[in-house]
Amino acid sequence: MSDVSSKKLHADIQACFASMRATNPLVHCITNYVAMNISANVLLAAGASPAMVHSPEESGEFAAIASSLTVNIGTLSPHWIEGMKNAANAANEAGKPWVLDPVAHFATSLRREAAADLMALKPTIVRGNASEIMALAGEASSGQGVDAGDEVAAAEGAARALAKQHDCVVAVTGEIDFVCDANREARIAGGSALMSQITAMGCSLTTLVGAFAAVEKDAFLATAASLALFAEAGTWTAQTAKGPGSFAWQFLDQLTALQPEDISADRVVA
Ligand SMILES: Nc1ncnc2c1ncn2[C@@H]1O[C@H](COP(=O)(O)OP(=O)(O)OP(=O)(O)O)[C@@H](O)[C@H]1O
Ligand SMILES: Cc1ncsc1CCO
Ligand SMILES: [Mg+2]
Repeated sequence: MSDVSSKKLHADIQACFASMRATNPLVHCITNYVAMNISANVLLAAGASPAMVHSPEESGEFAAIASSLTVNIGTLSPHWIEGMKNAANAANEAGKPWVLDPVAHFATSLRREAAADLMALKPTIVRGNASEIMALAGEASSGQGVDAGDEVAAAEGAARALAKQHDCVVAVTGEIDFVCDANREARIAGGSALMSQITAMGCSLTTLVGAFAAVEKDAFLATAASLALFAEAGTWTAQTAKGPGSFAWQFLDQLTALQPEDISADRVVA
């Protein structure tokens, strides 16, 4: 990315954060049992309104009301899959953006099929770790359950291929995050290795991507902005946290305290 475009992306990220905070979007989350609490707290701290609504009897109706939808397959059962599909179809019909987090989709046939069916419903954005994104593109990967076993750099080709094939934005997270659509790409730096030691940090980031996508039509920018906010909050939290326990609550405090102008230009790297 050239200096000019990095500068512009950085300015756009700050504006996007300001707009998300000012709007307080309602984010419909269908996420896993592990991630529900931290995701709701992350959304509140960042300036959005979370609602966890997964039942197929109401998920479609709710998706039509919410500003965006996020779907995470972390703890899966057939009843939940039905709720996810109803919500994704309703979001599509209502023209609302939706985000897919294909947690450990390579691990079992139930997950593989659910992820493939959800991809066919055309998510606006897909966010996963390197192993999940590589496997989604049909590449060999070394994921162990929900944890990544591959580097982000190894997943860049897979992300580009998925973005083109499914006409969506793809984000791969890890030490330096990568985001792309069919024509653009960016890398976002910052955060801390402690973030991979706290369960559901990635899942909660996925719900934050939904918050930004609710207010920003350019899904590439919305995704880059959410990655940058997480990276900024993680960078500051790492200066005071003593381990994963204190990191988790101090991270929420940092998310709340950060202002748009605090997102550093160092987050956007070439
Ligand atoms: N080594 C690292 N250095 C800096 N930031 C990191 C590192 N590892 C992960 N992160 C950050 O942690 C957040 C979660 O990303 P990660 O790739 O760990 O998600 P995940 O594997 O899907 O997590 P989970 O499934 O537990 O929710 C992202 O903001 C990412 O940038
Ligand atoms: C630990 C775990 N198991 C299923 S989902 C989840 C949260 C992190 O992806
Ligand atoms: Mg994950």
